[in-house]
Amino acid sequence: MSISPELLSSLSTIEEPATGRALGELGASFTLQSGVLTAYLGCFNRDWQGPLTEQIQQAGNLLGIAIDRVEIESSAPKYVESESNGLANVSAIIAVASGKGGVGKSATAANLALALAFDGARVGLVDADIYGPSVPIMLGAEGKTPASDDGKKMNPVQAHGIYCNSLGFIIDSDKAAVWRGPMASGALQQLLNDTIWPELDYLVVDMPPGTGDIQLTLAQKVPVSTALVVTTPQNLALSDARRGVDMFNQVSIPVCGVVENMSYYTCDACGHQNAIFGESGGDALAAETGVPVLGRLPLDPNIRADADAGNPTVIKSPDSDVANRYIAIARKVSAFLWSRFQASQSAVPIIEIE
Ligand SMILES: Nc1ncnc2c1ncn2[C@@H]1O[C@H](COP(=O)(O)OP(=O)(O)OP(=O)(O)O)[C@@H](O)[C@H]1O
Repeated sequence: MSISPELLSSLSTIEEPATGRALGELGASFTLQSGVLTAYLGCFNRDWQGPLTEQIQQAGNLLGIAIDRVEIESSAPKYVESESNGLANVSAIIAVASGKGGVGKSATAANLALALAFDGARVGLVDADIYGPSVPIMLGAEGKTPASDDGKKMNPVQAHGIYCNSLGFIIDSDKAAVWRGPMASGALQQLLNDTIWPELDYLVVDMPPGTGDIQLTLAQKVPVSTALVVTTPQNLALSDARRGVDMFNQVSIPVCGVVENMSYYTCDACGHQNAIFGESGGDALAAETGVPVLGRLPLDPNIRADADAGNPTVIKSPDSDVANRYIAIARKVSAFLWSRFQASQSAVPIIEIE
């Protein structure tokens, strides 16, 4: 049985929570067969499935249409061109960048990748931080080597349900530290293109810190779908983050948002929150650049300890406040990519030929 226009228009008005946009506007589609209504979405959000199912059932009830079961199927919109060398199986690439080193970019990239996977997405993580690859340690995969059947292409290493590759698996990181720009950029391209990626919704790329030539070249050579900039809230870091946003603007890569890391510290003894590095820095940056703050993470010794132990907080303590913050950020990135894709599709002018 095909879906009635009344039911379709009612379902199209349901709002996606992260963007507040209607499913119809976002390009969701629905089928109804033998009482099973399937909703096809372009974003992932495990917690929304229950409320969405209820809304769909209600829409059916109001119209007297029997819906015995609701199924929700999500897949990321296909941003990466299928002819992209080595990346044909990847739908969207998310670059995690920072204006300067040590702000928590890698910890954010790893937890973001795991949060996307927690919601049901198929995820890969590439460690492009060639000067200090930390993904192998953070995923508890140190000492593993990507297997190769033909001596040319590598199978990614699997950890915590995601696929990853890092120069840290392949070379001595002390050697990488003295590479010149073109070598570093060549190495990343090889890492991306010579890995046999399975079908992935998202490939998260942990970029090298900074906004110099290397980063610019990488941003241009990799078909990045969106970038996320990680910063700490103090002024100096923020001005670097601003340069990060500018860099992506220069190469026309949309920045989905800023993550303010080490935003505050909660005192163990009294629970008081102290904004050690200053307050509202991310908001000021957002106001200036038009790029929203997607979330704030506390300075929390567990984030470091979990990452060092190879069990990032999203895995180690999935119910914690910190894990929920990463998951909320992941949902915003996922919804951004869906919404942006739909906008870019509708922006294509329709040319009528007489
Ligand atoms: N919010 C946080 N609270 C406590 N520790 C954190 C937090 N975020 C990151 N860390 C820790 O701080 C250290 C630096 O973080 P990370 O390696 O993610 O930074 P980075 O920006 O990727 O650094 P680099 O540019 O050197 O690669 C790590 O030990 C990490 O576990």
